[in-house]
Amino acid sequence: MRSSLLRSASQHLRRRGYASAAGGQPERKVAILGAAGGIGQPLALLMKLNPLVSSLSLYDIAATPGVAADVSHINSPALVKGFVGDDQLGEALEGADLVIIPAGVPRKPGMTRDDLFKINAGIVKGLCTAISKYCPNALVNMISNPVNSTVPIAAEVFKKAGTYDEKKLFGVTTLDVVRAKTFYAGKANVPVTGVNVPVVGGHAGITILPLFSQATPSSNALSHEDLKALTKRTQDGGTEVVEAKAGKGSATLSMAYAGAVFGDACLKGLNGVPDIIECSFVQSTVTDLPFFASKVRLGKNGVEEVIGLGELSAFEKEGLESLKGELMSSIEKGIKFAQEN
Ligand SMILES: NC(=O)C1=CN([C@@H]2O[C@H](COP(=O)(O)OP(=O)(O)OC[C@H]3O[C@@H](n4cnc5c(N)ncnc54)[C@H](O)[C@@H]3O)[C@@H](O)[C@H]2O)C=CC1
Ligand SMILES: O=C([O-])CC(=O)C(=O)O
Repeated sequence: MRSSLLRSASQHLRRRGYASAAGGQPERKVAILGAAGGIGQPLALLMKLNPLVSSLSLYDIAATPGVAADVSHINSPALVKGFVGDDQLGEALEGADLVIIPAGVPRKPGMTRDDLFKINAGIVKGLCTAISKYCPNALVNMISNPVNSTVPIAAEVFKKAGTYDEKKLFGVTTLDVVRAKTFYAGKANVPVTGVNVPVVGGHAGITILPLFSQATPSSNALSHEDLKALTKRTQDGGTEVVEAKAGKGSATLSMAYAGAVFGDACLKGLNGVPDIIECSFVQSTVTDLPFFASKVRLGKNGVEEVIGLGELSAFEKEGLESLKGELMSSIEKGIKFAQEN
C-alpha cells in the first residue's frame, strides 16, 4: 500500500513531468535514519543522486530540516523530505522500500566497535521497533556499529513484533570490500575499477576476512607476506581512519560511498535486475554461525541466495576458524540484549 507521502511524491513528480524515478522504473522510497550525521549527510547526497530513488526521507533526532532543505535543491528526481524527532519517525518510515541506518555514536581512538554497544544497541532497538510498525516489509541496511551485534538485535526486535523476514535484514559490510579492493589494486598494481575481492565473516577486527585468494584479476606478484599485510590492513581499515581523524569520529565519506553502493544494489534487486551480488552480513547457514557475511544474490524480496565461501587458502581457513569465537559472542550479546530489554 502506498503511503500518503509516496502518493504526494508521485503527484509532484508527475507535475514536473517525471513518469517515475527514472522513466519506467518503479517508484522507490528510501529512508535514512541518522541522516544529519557524518555518514548520513553524504549518504543523503548520494541517494539523492540515485535515479532509482523517487522519494528520500531524511530522519534524525536533530538538524534534518536543514540537511533536507539543502539536498532538496539538487535537480535530480528524488523528492526529499526531512523529519526530526520521535513524533515524525512514523511518517518518515511509512511506505519505505529501503531503510538505511547510520544512527548512533562513532568510535574515538582507543575504542573498539564493541565499546559502542552500550549506546547504539538502544538506538537500533528503538528504530527497528518503529520499522516493524511503520514499514515492516522494507529492506533494512544496518550501518550502526557494532554491526556484529546490531544486526542480531534488529532480528530479535522484528521477531518479537512478528515481522522478521531474514531475507530483508542486511549488515552493511561493503566498506570492507571497498577497502580490500583499493588496497589489493594498489599492491598488485592493477586498475582498481576492474578489481573484485569478497570479504566474509563480520565487521570488526579479525572477524573481517578478505578472501584475496579469490580476488580478480588474480595476481602472481603478491607473496604470502603481502597477502598477510593486505589482510591486516583491511581488518584495521576502520581503526586507520579513527586514528587519522584523532577524536573527530570514524569513516564517514568512504562509508557513505559504500552505503550508497549497497543501497543501490538493494534497489536494483527489488526492481528485478538480475545477477546483483554483494557481500553482506545476513542470517546464514554458510558456517555454523547464525549470522555471517558472505556474497549474497539480491532480488525482488531481498536476499535471493546466500552464496557459499568457495575454496579458501590455508591462511584464510585459519582466519575463518579464529574469527568464529569473537563473532559468535558478539551475535549472542546482541540477541541477549534484545531479549532482555
Ligand atoms: N558499517 C560500517 O562499515 C560503518 C559503520 N559506522 C557506524 O555508523 C554509525 C554512525 O557514524 P557517524 O555518522 O560517523 O556518526 P555521527 O555521530 O556523525 O552521526 C550519527 C547520527 O545519528 C543520530 N542519531 C543518534 N540517535 C539517533 C536516533 N535515535 N534516531 C536517529 N538518529 C539518531 C545523531 O543525531 C547523528 O546525527 C556509528 O555507529 C559508526 O560506528 C561507521 C563507519 C563504517
Ligand atoms: O571503524 C569504525 O569504528 C567505523 C567502521 O566500522 C569502519 O570504518 O569500518
